[in-house]
Amino acid sequence: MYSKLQYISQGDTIEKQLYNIHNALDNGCTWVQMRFKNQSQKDAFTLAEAVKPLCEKYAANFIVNDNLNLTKQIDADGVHLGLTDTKIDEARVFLGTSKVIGGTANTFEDIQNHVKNGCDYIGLGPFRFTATKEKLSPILGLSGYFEILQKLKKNKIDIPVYAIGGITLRDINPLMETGIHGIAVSGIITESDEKEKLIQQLNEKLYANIIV
Ligand SMILES: Cc1ncc(COP(=O)(O)OP(=O)(O)O)c(N)n1
Ligand SMILES: Cc1ncsc1CCOP(=O)(O)O
Ligand SMILES: [Mg+2]
Repeated sequence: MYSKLQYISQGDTIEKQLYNIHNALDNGCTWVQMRFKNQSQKDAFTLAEAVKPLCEKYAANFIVNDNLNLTKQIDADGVHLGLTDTKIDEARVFLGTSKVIGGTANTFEDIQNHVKNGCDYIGLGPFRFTATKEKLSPILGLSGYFEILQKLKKNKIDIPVYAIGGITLRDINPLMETGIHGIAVSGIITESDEKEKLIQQLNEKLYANIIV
């Protein structure tokens, strides 16, 4: 089963991205989504080529944001696709069944479609406003998660759902109570001066009440 914490990278240069990803891994993250927006193919490739062995060293899952070709080219573990990116069913045909495909959702219907099309996990959001991403979909808030997760349960749709968008430590307990599987975060980890402590606290809350 996938880790309950996914780190989404930040940085407008290869160096900043690598610094942030290395730090997240070094402080306990086991799942990285490389999100390097508006870059040349060459730079995205250079970064991905460096991130791949780094993630291997830390035994972390490595997925690429948006870029299907790059995912295949560097043999990453998978890709995350948004509602306006390549369609999930096309991506599945292109990547095959061994790769993880995550899909963004803002509604119950988005999730239904993603499941039908062979998606492996859902990034459901935004939970609240965040400056990390432009052009946000409508904000869901806790009540939005509650309603959508209830509908999933009622319709017997079983797929790991990750909450995303402006999430902080104190949001985890109420969010987990709605039935989500985990969270995808960028800002809180990137900006933290105490990453090890923060990641430990995030994981403690995410894995509370789970008997291993
Ligand atoms: C885990 C996760 N969930 C949602 C998103 C957002 O994807 P998208 O809507 O395609 O936006 P960009 O990240 O591409 O700007 C995500 N990246 N990860
Ligand atoms: C990529 C993305 N999609 C919806 S919100 C978001 C950004 C999440 O980052 P943060 O945790 O900094 O709000
Ligand atoms: Mg996208």
